[in-house]
Amino acid sequence: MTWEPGRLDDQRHLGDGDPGGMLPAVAAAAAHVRTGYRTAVESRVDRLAETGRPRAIVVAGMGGSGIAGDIMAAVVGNGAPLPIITMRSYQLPGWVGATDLVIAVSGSGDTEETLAVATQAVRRGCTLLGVGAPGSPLEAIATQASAVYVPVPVSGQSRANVWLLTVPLIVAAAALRLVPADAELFERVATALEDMAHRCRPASESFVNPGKSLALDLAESLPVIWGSSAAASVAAYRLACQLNTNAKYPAIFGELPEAGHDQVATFDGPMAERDIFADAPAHALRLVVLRDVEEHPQLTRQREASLRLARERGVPVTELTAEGVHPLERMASLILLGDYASTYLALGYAVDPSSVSAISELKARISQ
Ligand SMILES: O=P(O)(O)OC[C@H]1O[C@@H](O)[C@@H](O)[C@@H](O)[C@@H]1O
Repeated sequence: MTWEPGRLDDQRHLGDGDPGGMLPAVAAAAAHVRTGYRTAVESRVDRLAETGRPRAIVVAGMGGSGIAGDIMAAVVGNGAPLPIITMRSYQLPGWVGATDLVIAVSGSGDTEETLAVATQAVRRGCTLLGVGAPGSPLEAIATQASAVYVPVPVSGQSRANVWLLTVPLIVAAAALRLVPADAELFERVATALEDMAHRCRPASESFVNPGKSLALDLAESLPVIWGSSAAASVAAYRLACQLNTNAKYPAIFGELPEAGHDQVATFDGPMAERDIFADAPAHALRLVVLRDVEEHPQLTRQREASLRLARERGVPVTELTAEGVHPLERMASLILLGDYASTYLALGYAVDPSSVSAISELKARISQ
């Protein structure tokens, strides 16, 4: 698997090297926002408001589905009048009970961790909201419990359907008056995604294409990816996961201010010294900072100081700024840029961005 940047501008390779159609799936982000909104409204997600606000919201989901909970929490923001947590495992915490809302998200509707949590939620008398494939085991659990279910038309990998899986959660948050989000906002987000998709389209060449440029930055490095606000950190985490799953590439996720108390120390370590790996410069760190227009003033100082620190030590840096007014718009533009970059990185290494054979093998081994 060698890195060949020329592959990014070879239209034939971008088609043949992507047999699962990850690039077209990524380009469908705007359509997914619109369909996710319509499906949530048609499924009467607003019924959640009938019993009043829950004490807490627990979102259960794995991989490309679980990120929906992180996006929801970041959109509602720090002023949230209730805790919103994302759970990525088999068991609901002991404190979750009948006054809480559990949202189970699964693109396939058939992920064992998520199904286990949905079943526990029903047993404990929690309000349940399900989001996932139509006709799935998750839908059966929700229907049996007379819970609201949003049957989103997911096709392919959940990570390529992130907006179909996320928008119903934002509609739920709006119904519970946790954040203002109406049809006009979702249309604005869709338009912003269309604009980013146009700039990152395969036919646009590397020197003007932000998705390809980011892939060029990331190639042959070990990316350390930080966010400088809650919203930017969700996009940073998503980018790290997309690099893992699309490009089969390692990445280290961090969040300011915490990363300034531990990961920053790696700027002085062996991975930051390019020449100790003279034969394999691929091991060198690259700091990628995703920033938001809304940052705590101390985080702005930390971000700027960390970038200076990295540059002074010869650690290459990439800084990306979120665009948009609403936090959902800002996260969406950064996430889509990262989705493109991770797919282009895969294609530059001639790696199939859709296949995840190690994940499938692991699932098969634990099901035996
Ligand atoms: O998203 P669902 O279908 O619940 O699956 C959960 C996750 O499983 C993983 O093994 C991967 O396949 C992820 O892309 C996926 O998101």
